[in-house]
Amino acid sequence: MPQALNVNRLAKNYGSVTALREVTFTVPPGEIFGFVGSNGAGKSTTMRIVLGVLAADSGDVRLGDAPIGFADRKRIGYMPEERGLYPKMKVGDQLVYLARLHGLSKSDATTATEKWTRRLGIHERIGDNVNDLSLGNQQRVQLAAALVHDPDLLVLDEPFSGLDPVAVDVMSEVLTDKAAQGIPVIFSSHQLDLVERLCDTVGVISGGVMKAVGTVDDLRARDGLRLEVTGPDSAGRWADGLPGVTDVEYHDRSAVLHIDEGADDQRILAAALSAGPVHRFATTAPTLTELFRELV
Ligand SMILES: Nc1ncnc2c1ncn2[C@@H]1O[C@H](COP(=O)(O)OP(=O)(O)OP(=O)(O)O)[C@@H](O)[C@H]1O
Repeated sequence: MPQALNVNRLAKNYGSVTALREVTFTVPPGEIFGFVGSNGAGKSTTMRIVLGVLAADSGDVRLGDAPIGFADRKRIGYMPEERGLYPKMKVGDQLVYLARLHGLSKSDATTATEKWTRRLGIHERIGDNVNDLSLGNQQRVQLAAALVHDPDLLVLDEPFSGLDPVAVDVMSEVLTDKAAQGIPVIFSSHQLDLVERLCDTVGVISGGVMKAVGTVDDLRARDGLRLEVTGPDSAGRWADGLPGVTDVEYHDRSAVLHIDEGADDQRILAAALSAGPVHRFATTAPTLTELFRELV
């Protein structure tokens, strides 16, 4: 029975390098958690600690209320960043072998291998050695390896990197289906449009510190309201100092204003009109990419 993944105050140093400082987040059953951060932010380190391939200096990982143990970890489907397949082993043999390592019988392992190679579009390559496949197809095999034992938790380190658009769709569908079956899914990615589209919750990490955790709407609410005004010449910096305007990004013939909730939009409009004709005046929602840039 899948339980929530609780990551509590994880800290980790590699010698003098601090990789994680008190990283905390929860992934409830049935939710997809997108883990985002710049290179070296601490995503892989966190995932490796969840897996148990790396020990934390302090903090802990729990499934529900109980500390995660060896038997629980066998029920995780993991896709490591440094892909871990045997290059000279046939795709099918390899998946059966990995499923058996997770405790499946030979016939269940064979059935699961059939099912996942078909679902992931690599069934016709089942008799080929892994290193004869393209990198994208090797990645599909790697995903199959994370799924063949019907895991209770999915932990995927950059599963989308290097995939073509069709493979991205297949991967997205599989993650959404697994979450719909009630398991917690966590994946890291630098493709923030995908994270925004797929994830219930997002965690933004920078320099080993969780900068924000929440739905994309929560992050937007934290960020405040924005008003996009198109038309007036920006040269005169017409929005500077207006009451309720906390920040302004000027572009050539448009400006994005960060405003307080009680800001007087009619006064802002009047100020804009005094700088030139206004063609568009609308509140906007920042994308996850914009929120990420501001957070890190
Ligand atoms: N084995 C290691 N020995 C020393 N330092 C390490 C080791 N692994 C990671 N680090 C350091 O720990 C920090 C976190 O790295 P980590 O790989 O967790 O980041 P990441 O967010 O996964 O980055 P990326 O997006 O580039 O994969 C970085 O400063 C990195 O250089």
